[in-house]
Amino acid sequence: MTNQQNVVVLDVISRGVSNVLPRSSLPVPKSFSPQDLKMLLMKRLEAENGGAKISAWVDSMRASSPTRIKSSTTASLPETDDTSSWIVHHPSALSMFEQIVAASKGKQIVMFLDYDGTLSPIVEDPDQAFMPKEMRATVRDVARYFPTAIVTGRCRDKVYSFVKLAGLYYAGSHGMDIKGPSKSCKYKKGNQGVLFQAASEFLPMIDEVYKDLVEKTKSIPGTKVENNKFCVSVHFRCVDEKSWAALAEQVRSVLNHYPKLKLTQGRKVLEIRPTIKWDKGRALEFLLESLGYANSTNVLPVYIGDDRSDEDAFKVLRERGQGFGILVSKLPKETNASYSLQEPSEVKEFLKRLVDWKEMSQRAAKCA
Ligand SMILES: O=P(O)(O)OC[C@H]1O[C@H](O[C@H]2O[C@H](CO)[C@@H](O)[C@H](O)[C@H]2O)[C@H](O)[C@@H](O)[C@@H]1O
Repeated sequence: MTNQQNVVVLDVISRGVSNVLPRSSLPVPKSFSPQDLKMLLMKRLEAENGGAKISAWVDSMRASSPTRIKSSTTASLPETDDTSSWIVHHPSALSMFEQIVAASKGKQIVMFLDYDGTLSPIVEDPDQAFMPKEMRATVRDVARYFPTAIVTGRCRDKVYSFVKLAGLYYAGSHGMDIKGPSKSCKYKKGNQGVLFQAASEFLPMIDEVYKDLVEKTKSIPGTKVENNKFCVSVHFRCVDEKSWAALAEQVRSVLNHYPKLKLTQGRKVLEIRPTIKWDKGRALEFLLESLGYANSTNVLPVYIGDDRSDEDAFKVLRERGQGFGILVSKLPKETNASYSLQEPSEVKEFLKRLVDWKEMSQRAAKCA
């Protein structure tokens, strides 16, 4: 049976029946009864739907490394015009630094940081995505002045083993696993010991799916399956593009047995997650509430991230009309973020400037 619920969340619309499962591959009985005919039609429909889905998945996998902006309003413009028009709408957070700090006047900045592609550069092996020392020192300084959370698709323990800073909030598994600072920190306003797991009942299911996926994809060279506790990542960064359809087919064959799971996509990664209404945006709201800023106007949340899952948080900030999203990207992309930064080194520069500005304004306040 195909499963209609776990339809992939993609920005690509299915192009129709794919060639992945050709019609000729379906058995045709020599003489057939009305029942045979019905069964044959059912099977054909099933195969065609599955094929269309795989085709859409592969399209989306290709689109996960865009080389140009995808927007109906600008699609016909030459690349350079795309870029300059995009920059006008999403200026660099470095060039807009003065405006950003001016907006924080009288407000508490709360900092939300994605991990991969934001604090650490994208690398081929997810287990080697270490955070540079200088970035760690900068994040430590940021957390001295502003409540700071790492919000990631990774398993919480895994990201902690990379970041290694005790004074931060950590929201792992796309925000489904949240924990407060393990050492005392000065933000006493809210609930410091916060621990929230939005999808705990999915733990055994995710474990099972992880094992199935490892087994089903082991014959596709370069595939890496990562257990992120409340979600699973299937990496295809090192898989030959010719095998992407085969990989998508294997993932689909597993997912078909789990109507309560859905598929989303990140940078060269397929992500399997519970269908619950929880994402990085909800995690941001939960953390603001835990910090005591639920309905406060005295807060300026700043969220920095590079991936599709970060858009959920950018969207929440837009809807609240509060704070800023900053997209880390070298290329123009459709985004709900207000500002942009090109790469992790610029993120570090932005965070450093924020710390310097805070130190200076505190010194100035003491002298006054
Ligand atoms: O929310 P994030 O912290 O950005 O996590 C999203 C995924 O990040 C990781 O994968 C990405 O980074 C890898 C290391 O640079 C790279 O090899 C991969 O291609 C990227 O997709 C992480 O491994 C995934 O589990 C996260 O879902």
